[in-house]
Amino acid sequence: MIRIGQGFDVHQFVGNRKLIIGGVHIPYDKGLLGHSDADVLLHALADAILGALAKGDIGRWFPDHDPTIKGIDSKEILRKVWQYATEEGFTIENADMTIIAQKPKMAEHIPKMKEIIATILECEINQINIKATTTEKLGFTGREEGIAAQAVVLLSKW
Ligand SMILES: Nc1ccn([C@@H]2O[C@H](COP(=O)(O)O)[C@@H](O)[C@H]2O)c(=O)n1
Ligand SMILES: C[C@@]1(CO)OP(=O)(O)OP(=O)(O)OC[C@H]1O
Repeated sequence: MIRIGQGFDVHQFVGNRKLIIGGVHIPYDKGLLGHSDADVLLHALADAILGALAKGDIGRWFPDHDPTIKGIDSKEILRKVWQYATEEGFTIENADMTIIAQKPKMAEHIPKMKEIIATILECEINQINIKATTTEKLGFTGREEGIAAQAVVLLSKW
C-alpha cells in the first residue's frame, strides 16, 4: 500500500526569537513566532505525514493552547508523528519539501536539515529533498514578513 500526503505551513517573523528551520538554528536577526519553536519546515513535513495517514493535522495532536508543549522542539513533534506512521507499519519512500523565504539563504543549511530529518524518519539521506526559493520580493514572504514551507511525502507498507 502506498499513501501520499502534503503539508503547508506559515510562520511570522519577529525579533528576539531564534530562527529554527528543519531542526537547524540559522543565525539571523529575526526568528519565527509560534507556540512551539515555530519550525515551519518540520510542521509542514509532520502535516504531510499526518495527511498520508489520514490523521488530521498537528494542531489536533499538539494543540497551540496546550501549556505543557509551549516552546516544544518541533523535532519532538516530528518524532511523535513518525511513531504514528511506524505503528501502522509504514516506512517512507521519499519526502520533498520547499522552503519559501526571501531571506536568509537556506542552501548552506540544507545538508544538515536533511540529515536531521532522515535520522528521525529512519531513512537514507537520499530519500529526503529540500529546496528553497524566494518569491522574487513578492507577497508576504517577499516582504520578509514570514516564511512558508511545503512538503509532500510518500509512505508505503507491503
Ligand atoms: N531563502 C532562500 C531562497 C533561495 N535559495 C537558493 O537560491 C536559488 C535561487 O532562488 P530564486 O528564488 O531566485 O529561484 C534557489 O534555487 C535556492 O537554491 C536559498 O538558498 N535560500
Ligand atoms: C505546533 C503548534 C503546537 O505547539 O504550535 P505553533 O508553533 O504555533 O505552530 P502552528 O504551525 O501554527 O500550529 C501547530 C501547533 O499546534
